[in-house]
Amino acid sequence: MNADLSAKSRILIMTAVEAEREAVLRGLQGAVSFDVCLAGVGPVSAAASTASLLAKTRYDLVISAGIGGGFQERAKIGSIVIASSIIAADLGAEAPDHPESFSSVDELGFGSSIVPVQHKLSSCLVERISGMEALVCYGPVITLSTVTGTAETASKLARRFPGVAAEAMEGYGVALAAHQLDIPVVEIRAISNYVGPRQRELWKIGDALKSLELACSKLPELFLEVTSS
Ligand SMILES: O=C(O)c1cccc(C(=O)CC[C@H]2O[C@@H](n3cnc4c(=O)[nH]cnc43)[C@H](O)[C@@H]2O)c1
Repeated sequence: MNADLSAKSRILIMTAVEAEREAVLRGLQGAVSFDVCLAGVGPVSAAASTASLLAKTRYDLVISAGIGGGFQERAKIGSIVIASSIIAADLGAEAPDHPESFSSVDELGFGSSIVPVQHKLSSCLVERISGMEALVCYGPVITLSTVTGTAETASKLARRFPGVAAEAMEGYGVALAAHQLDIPVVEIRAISNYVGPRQRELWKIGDALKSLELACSKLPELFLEVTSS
């Protein structure tokens, strides 16, 4: 596998909040090639924080990691989603005449709402995690500034993004900052809740943080394998 990483490579992992950062650090167990930093909540904060870090330090891979909402048919609570693409789901315009009532920035001609991921690393990570205690799914992950809170919005999103596995609030921001500097990107989401009617009291944050730790425990050996092959 050649992911253009070497033993000297540095990896930046961005999480929204401190509890996620701590879970990632527990998983990494002191591995030296990784920096884990706070992005803040939402794509704007995430893009600004990531761009500012990338302006100061050279990184070879950027990972957006944290908890997220799972689409019921694709990702169960406590499972892990590795993004196959990172999509800004609410970047565009409401469009009453459009079949989905929404035109993306792509359709409007203002850029791309999709950031590609480093597929080889992402799929190797899926392989590493599968067979462990947690379930893992490889699928599109959408980024929104507003957490979905109704069944209607969840259905609309599932229709607009076939196969969508998870939603969160930072992936696209982190990914765009990295992509603009040609740095490859991976997104890891551990599922704390289902996308749909808002029931914050049912979020299983503790379970999701354990899964996030588990997923991140695979990163040092994956990184070693990549750099020694
Ligand atoms: O309250 C806590 O202890 C706690 C610990 C860790 C993380 C949190 C968060 O609330 C993190 C917010 C973060 O989570 C993502 N997220 C989670 N579920 C969803 C969702 O259904 N839709 C969108 N985003 C979701 C998101 O990336 C937030 O930044 C609390």
